[in-house]
Amino acid sequence: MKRASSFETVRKMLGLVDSMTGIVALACVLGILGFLCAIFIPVLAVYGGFAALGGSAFPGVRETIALLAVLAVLRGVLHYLEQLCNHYIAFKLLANIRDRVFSALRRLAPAKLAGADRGNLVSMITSDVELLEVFYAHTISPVVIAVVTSAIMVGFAGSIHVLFAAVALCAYLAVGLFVPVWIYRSAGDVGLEIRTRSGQLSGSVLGSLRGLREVLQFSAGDRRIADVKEQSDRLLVAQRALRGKTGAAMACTNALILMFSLGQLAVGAALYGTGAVSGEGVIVATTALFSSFGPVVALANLGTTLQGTLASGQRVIGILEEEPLVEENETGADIEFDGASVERVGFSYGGERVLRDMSIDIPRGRVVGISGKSGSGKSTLCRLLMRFWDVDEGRVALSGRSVRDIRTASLRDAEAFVEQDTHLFHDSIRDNLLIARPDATQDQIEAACRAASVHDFIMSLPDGYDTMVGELGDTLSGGECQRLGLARAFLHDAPFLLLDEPTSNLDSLNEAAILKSIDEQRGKRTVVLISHRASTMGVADRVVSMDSGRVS
Ligand SMILES: Nc1ncnc2c1ncn2[C@@H]1O[C@H](COP(=O)(O)OP(=O)(O)OP(=O)(O)O)[C@@H](O)[C@H]1O
Repeated sequence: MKRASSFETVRKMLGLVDSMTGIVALACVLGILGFLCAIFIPVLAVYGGFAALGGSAFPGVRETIALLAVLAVLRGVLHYLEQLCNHYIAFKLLANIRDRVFSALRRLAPAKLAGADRGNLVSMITSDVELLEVFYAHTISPVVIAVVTSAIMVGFAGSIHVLFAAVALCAYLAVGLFVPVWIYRSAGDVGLEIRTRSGQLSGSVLGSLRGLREVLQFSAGDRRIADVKEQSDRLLVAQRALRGKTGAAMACTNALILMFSLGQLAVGAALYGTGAVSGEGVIVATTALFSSFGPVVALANLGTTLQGTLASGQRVIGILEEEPLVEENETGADIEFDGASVERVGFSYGGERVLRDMSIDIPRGRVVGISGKSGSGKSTLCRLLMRFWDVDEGRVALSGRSVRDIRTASLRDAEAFVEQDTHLFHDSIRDNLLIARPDATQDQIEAACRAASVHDFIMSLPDGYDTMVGELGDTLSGGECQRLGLARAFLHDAPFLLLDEPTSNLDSLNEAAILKSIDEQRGKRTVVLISHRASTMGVADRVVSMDSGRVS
């Protein structure tokens, strides 16, 4: 996927917050007022102390105590409201970004996602998107709050003496700008590395889970564990490096705060010596500086978190901006299915040619068998008929119209494709079937399952149609999964059925039942039937043999 520069990434991430400018501004105003309350509590206490000693006319002791109480309550309320705004922004945006990511994945599927590292995708959808919360809730408004609050405090220090303003300005720049930039630079690509490594680790664990049977069969457990351990160690090294930087940033920040506060006191003492400021001015200026680092300290840690946040932002934006290989057609024609044709089609995945000059006529109501050696492009042909990919040359047509010109939803309604592997969701059998037709009645579900010769099996399960299918579908046998896939296709009730090796995992009894169902479709539905089995091909009206990408 594409990678944008950090600056570009921030610009694009800010672009996503456009619709929420009002509430972001409100969060900033609340944050600034909250911090000012917090800062002026000790400052006011100093004034009150001087008033009690009789050194200051304003404010009086009583007024000071009342004001302190008001500021304390206000501080709490403002902070709460600011957090409320920030979390509203963050969660609204996260929901919005998740929605965009899922839409993007839908647009990219399946052509751009074939072969994609699924663990990495999972990690992107979950932790990357979550990490963006840091950007929206803890980056945008803190930056604005730090800049404005610091500017106000520089002005306040300046109202006592310009040198106090100069020290305050240097202090804020050092803590809020130089420390984060230094850490950001010295952390290098650790943030990106952590994101990438954690994605790889998820991929590896997910791969091991998916291939659990193979791992056990070939006693590859130790190797897989060693592999996961190695990846996890590498991730740990990167995380440690980042923690080291975070620790350094904190130590540096605390040292700078103390140094500048003492500096302010020293400058005050010198000014007091020359009579330029009063004793009260010195204490107030020093207290104001010491208590006003809150907003810039919030930025000090950005140097370390920003790396990870930007890395996540880059990955998420990369997906959002990825161009699909096949553009969905939303405005094209709706079709009544009336046969399909493959006309002088040439196709390659990337560089490797799979089909050349291929033509097949699939008349309505017929069962067309497709045979050919492994890798000759039979499944590819079905994917082109589904328009999962677009052809390079020639044309694939349904009802005389190129599939490119047909509205994609209408095309998918007309077709039901049963691939070699049926994916079952971690859900009940009923819900797994309803995906093909959400409004189907129990009778329709059962009819589809009878046609796919799986009804009796389902009824033999403890909870019948409500039985839960295990994660990854591995509580069912290959043949059961395959028959459930077929039942889905029958339930979808599309006029054009594409069946890729529908009987490869079945015993001859179940094969015969399925073939009988396919035979019953003749005249009602059009079927493309891919199979290596001569017994299965017996049901076809016509068999097309494909070899090296050509019909023979
Ligand atoms: N997504 C993909 N990206 C790149 N190459 C692919 C992809 N899918 C399939 N291929 C390649 O295209 C060729 C044809 O694959 P296809 O699955 O269409 O063959 P097939 O005739 O259905 O094989 P089989 O009978 O083994 O299922 C193979 O060489 C395969 O490696």
